[in-house]
Amino acid sequence: MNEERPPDFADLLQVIPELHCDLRYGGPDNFTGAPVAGYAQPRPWLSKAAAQALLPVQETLLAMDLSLLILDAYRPARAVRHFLCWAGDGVEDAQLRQRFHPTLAKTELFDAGYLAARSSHSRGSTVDLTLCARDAGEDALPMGTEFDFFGPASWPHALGIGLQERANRLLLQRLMLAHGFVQSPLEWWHFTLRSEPYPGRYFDFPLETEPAPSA
Ligand SMILES: C[C@@H](N)C(=O)N[C@H](C)C(=O)O
Ligand SMILES: [Zn+2]
Repeated sequence: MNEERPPDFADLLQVIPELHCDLRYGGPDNFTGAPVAGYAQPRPWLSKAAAQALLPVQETLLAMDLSLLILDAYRPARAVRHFLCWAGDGVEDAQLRQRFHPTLAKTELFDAGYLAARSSHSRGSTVDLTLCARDAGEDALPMGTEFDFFGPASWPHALGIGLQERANRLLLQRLMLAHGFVQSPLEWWHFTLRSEPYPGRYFDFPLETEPAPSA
């Protein structure tokens, strides 16, 4: 039987105005090349505390005609197990490797820290996100690498990316840090709420939409 979603989780699309979302693990456009377990009905769930902390970030961005673009939020533990199986399946797809982790074999991604065997995403207060124009659909602002590029160019303060890309990273970082998040030292897109409500819990409820209220 599936674990219940705690009542103090919120669907970001319901609480954050004009939010853009492109939950990559729900389809094939991600580093595994396939939809990920637990993402059959992808929705951006987070603890209400993390959702509330994102609100002023979005309000500041909207005033600049920008928006947050959510790439991943709460991640069920079964998705993390899926990543572990993928990394250990003995098959290396050359195109996916070239695109997402050219300098590391997929078997090395956990030890290198780009993937976690117990992910903070499963605690419900970690989010992968970037910036886009307010009315831009899902076209992200340039950040110097794409989401889930596993290499030094994705470290938040990497040198060797363009000025505009650095400015975009800094804007995202400054807003998120100012509103209570800490950033991964390896991934410019990955932020965790400092005062997360479930620091020791790793949830495994699958993503799904809220059932329609009965008439
Ligand atoms: C896979 C990537 N988006 C990510 O979130 N990596 C961290 C380390 C994680 O798996 O928790
Ligand atoms: Zn992440």
